[in-house]
Amino acid sequence: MTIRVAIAGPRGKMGSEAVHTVMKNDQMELVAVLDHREIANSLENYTEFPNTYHVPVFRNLEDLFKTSKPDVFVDLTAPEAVYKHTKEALENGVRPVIGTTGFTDDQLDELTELSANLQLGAIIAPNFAIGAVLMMKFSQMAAAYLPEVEIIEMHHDRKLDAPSGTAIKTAQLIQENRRSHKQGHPNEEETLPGARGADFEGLRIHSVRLPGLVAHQQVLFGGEGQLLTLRHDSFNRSSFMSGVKFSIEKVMQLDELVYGLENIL
Ligand SMILES: NC(=O)C1=CN([C@@H]2O[C@H](COP(=O)(O)OP(=O)(O)OC[C@H]3O[C@@H](n4cnc5c(N)ncnc54)[C@H](O)[C@@H]3O)[C@@H](O)[C@H]2O)C=CC1
Ligand SMILES: O=C(O)C1=N[C@H](C(=O)O)C[C@H](O)C1
Repeated sequence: MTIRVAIAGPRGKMGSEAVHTVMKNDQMELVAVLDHREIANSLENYTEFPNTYHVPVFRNLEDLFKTSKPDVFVDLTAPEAVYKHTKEALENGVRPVIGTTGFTDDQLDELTELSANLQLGAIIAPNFAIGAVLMMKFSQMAAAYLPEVEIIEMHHDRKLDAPSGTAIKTAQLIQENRRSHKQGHPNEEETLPGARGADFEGLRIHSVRLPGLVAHQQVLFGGEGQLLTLRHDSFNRSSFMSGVKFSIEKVMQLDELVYGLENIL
């Protein structure tokens, strides 16, 4: 069976990679894309894509769903748009595969409930790269033995959300194996606000933003006389594409929302 796919954010750094990934896959058909500015009526009219990409471009998601009837909706847009898009997909019977980060806990809970009520599969993956998923799982394992942890995530300077979705997911997984406690000196004071990073139940997350970076994270575990460092680097966006392909296939078999690829790999 061919999977009918729609992609939101087709001209972005991730979205354009995802367009090529789906177009190259003969088990998938790219039936539509959602864009929100400088709209053309077909992908072939955008300079980024070859003139063989006859894929309709929509500005309105409801219209896209009604006209193109996708099975799966892939979102690679922006934090401000993603919750609404995901909800709309579920309400239209379309399975979301979401790479966009920046959900609140309440939004995740609400979408999980909606997906369960509709018995419709959904995947929200803070990181599609297998190496990053392994880094998160290894971090969770290590936290049981080395509970003093700090996360340093490093991204390109066009990133809108901080900390990254990956850093938040890593912290959540670590907290399943570590009791919440304040780290550092009990009397420590920040003489410059923010110097100790964001506080996630006592675990500190530091966000670096610099041109030249793509997506990188270090998880540092300190112990008596020792330091364990787990590090993952994405050097380009193709590192995420096997996870995008896997998720499009996998979501067709699910009847609930899965948050994080570690739950289904
Ligand atoms: N889960 C994962 O493995 C990964 C997730 N990401 C996330 O994916 C998202 C996109 O990242 P990039 O491609 O680097 O960003 P980008 O800024 O290069 O691309 C975003 C695209 O979405 C479009 N867009 C924004 N709002 C929209 C809306 N309301 N409707 C339709 N299109 C809209 C923009 O015009 C742009 O073309 C970010 O949230 C980022 O954190 C990025 C890399 C990997
Ligand atoms: O914005 C990005 O680039 C990335 N976003 C995701 C995140 O917030 O974790 C995944 C990856 O780190 C790249």
